[in-house]
Amino acid sequence: MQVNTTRGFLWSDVETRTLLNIWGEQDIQAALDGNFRNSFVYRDVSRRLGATGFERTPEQCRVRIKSLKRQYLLAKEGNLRNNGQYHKICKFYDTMERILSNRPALDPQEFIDSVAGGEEAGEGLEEEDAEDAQDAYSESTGECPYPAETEVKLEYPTIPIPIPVKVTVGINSTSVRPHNSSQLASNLSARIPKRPRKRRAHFPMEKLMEQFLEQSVHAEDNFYRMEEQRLQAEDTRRETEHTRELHMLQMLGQMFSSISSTRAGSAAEPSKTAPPARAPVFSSASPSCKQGQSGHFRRPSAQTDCCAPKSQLLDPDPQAIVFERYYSSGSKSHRGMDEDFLSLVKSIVPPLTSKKHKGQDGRIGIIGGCQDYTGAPYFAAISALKVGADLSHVFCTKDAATVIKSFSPELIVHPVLDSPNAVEEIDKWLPRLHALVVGPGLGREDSLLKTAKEVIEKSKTRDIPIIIDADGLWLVTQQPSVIHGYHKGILTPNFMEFTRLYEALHHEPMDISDRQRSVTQLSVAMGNITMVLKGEQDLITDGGKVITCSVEGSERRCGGQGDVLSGSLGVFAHWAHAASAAGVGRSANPSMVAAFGACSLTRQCNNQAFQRHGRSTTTTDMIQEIGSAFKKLFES
Ligand SMILES: NC(=O)C1=CN([C@@H]2O[C@H](COP(=O)(O)OP(=O)(O)OC[C@H]3O[C@@H](n4cnc5c(N)ncnc54)[C@H](OP(=O)(O)O)[C@@H]3O)[C@@H](O)[C@H]2O)[C@@H](O)CC1
Ligand SMILES: Nc1ncnc2c1ncn2[C@@H]1O[C@H](COP(=O)(O)OP(=O)(O)OP(=O)(O)O)[C@@H](O)[C@H]1O
Repeated sequence: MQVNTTRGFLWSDVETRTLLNIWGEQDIQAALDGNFRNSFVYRDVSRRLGATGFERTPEQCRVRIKSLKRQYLLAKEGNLRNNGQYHKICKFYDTMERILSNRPALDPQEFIDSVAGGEEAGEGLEEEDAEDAQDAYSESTGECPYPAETEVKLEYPTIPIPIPVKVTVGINSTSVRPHNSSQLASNLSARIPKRPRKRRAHFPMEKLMEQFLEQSVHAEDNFYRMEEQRLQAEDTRRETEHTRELHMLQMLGQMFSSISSTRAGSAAEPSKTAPPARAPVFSSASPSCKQGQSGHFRRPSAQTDCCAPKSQLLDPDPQAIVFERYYSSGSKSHRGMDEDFLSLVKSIVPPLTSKKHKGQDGRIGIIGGCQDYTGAPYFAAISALKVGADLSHVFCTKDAATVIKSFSPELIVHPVLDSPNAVEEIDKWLPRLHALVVGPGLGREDSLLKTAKEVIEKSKTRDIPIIIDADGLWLVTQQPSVIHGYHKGILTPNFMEFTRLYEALHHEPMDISDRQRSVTQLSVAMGNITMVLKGEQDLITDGGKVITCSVEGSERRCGGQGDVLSGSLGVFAHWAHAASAAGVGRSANPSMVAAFGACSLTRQCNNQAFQRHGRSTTTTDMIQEIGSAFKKLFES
């Protein structure tokens, strides 16, 4: 597993709970209890955590556990159990209590004394168990507890390893010979006479303690917040570097293709259907420009494009040329157009290389999944993974979560959608997500739609591509302003959803005889958002020209095909916007390119699955075709 060490320091509750569950497992506790060298144990903890989708280094896991133990002990020592304050200090008190109650070596009183530096601190045992003994040991010796090259070990030594213990008596500290941890406590308690604890006035002391505990938790929070900021800055730096590298690679690619097409051009007459990358298509106003339409595939700013400076027009990128050819070729067959657009999609697909780390090719979030619908979010999320995203998160209701998890261990499932602080829980993940798909299996319950709406608002402020499908479109029909004019928004209605939305915005029945016109009108009414009207042919527009995807599909109309489309589109949207930010095909609207990619892929999957299974084809069969369909369309 490749570890992303730049991962944020802030642990979400779900992540912490998962960590605690792993840490509390019997074999882990047994391995920690009595072993001084616990680095390999935390390697295993980190590995198990990674398997649930949370990526943390062994050191991060160890530090987190240490901090939780401190909070737990502070809460316990503060005697806050009775007045109910303990949760303020240690949110996971009950879980910690359950786990730690089986670890006799831990003495809260002495731990708290050493933390608080109270008058008894000098006489207490400083290391409460082998784990903390190791911390003290590494601090004193400066030894790194995690030799980076060591393989992850799955078996723990069964014989406890001796622990060198630092004992503090008065102001002098002496090292005693190694003991194993179980002998340690009894030996020490026999050797070190303990002073009777002083009696304290109960009330003010408790109050003081409470204040002190709150302050220390607060200080710790601040520390983690600062760490979070530092790591986020590091993340941003890496991503910028990655984008720059991608840009360089793509520029090189364009240079090579331009060289080869120049060679081909010198050998033969330039073909009209395949002009060289630098053909002077824009050296004078193109026919489409004369008609007031942009040759570029940008959101409709026809006038600005037509009036663009000549230098810009003389230097079009190959994507613009493809769109230009399409717009000016009235007689071109759909097959020919599809091929042109497929080449655009190919240019945004990131190369597979061993230089990337997990997450760089896409972390996609799906908002959906409720008691009635568990298949839809699964189809969308698994499709995103199969297309090439590295991580796929599903944010669903509690009762849907177990079901969705049981469909696939590949998905990261958050049972938060119906929790009272759903927006807050999802918001924690937004900085990590590259695209959001809202709606598959969301249902139409008011509270869930409200949550979806707030998550959309938050995602817009983060400039994340948002795909809205299924019940998400129901929300848009009620409140179009939620996505109106968002340049990275894409709506994917089927005919029914489209009709509803059209009538909500235009207050009149739609003219079904001219779908191209209707889809353009609706896109314009929605602030030129990219719109995909699915059907026998998929119509894609951002309010300017309509492009048609007519890659051969199938005659099967089983439920869930739209979910494959929306999940795939999440990934394509991320790739297209990342490529555009890196300077690839700036003149094309990335959302349109992405939409064309996702529609083609879904239809191709459908076609391949239908060839194999005929009438019995289901969405699961389509998903199995994603790999080979992708290869056929975009990698051949
Ligand atoms: N396995 C799962 O978990 C799946 C869960 N899903 C989830 O279900 C939720 C509700 O989505 P939805 O699409 O069923 O609801 P809605 O928009 O009310 O449509 C209902 C009616 O509209 C009609 N109709 C539909 N298409 C049409 C067309 N092209 N042209 C003409 N008419 C058309 C048709 O009417 P009928 O013919 O039955 O009269 C249809 O019955 C949503 O969350 C979604 O994600 C799905 O993803 C499937 C897999
Ligand atoms: N008549 C058709 N012929 C060929 N392909 C079609 C046809 N209708 C839809 N499709 C394709 O199926 C995919 C899903 O479209 P569909 O209309 O089934 O979505 P949906 O109703 O939203 O799906 P879901 O069942 O997931 O809600 C699209 O990629 C579309 O191209």
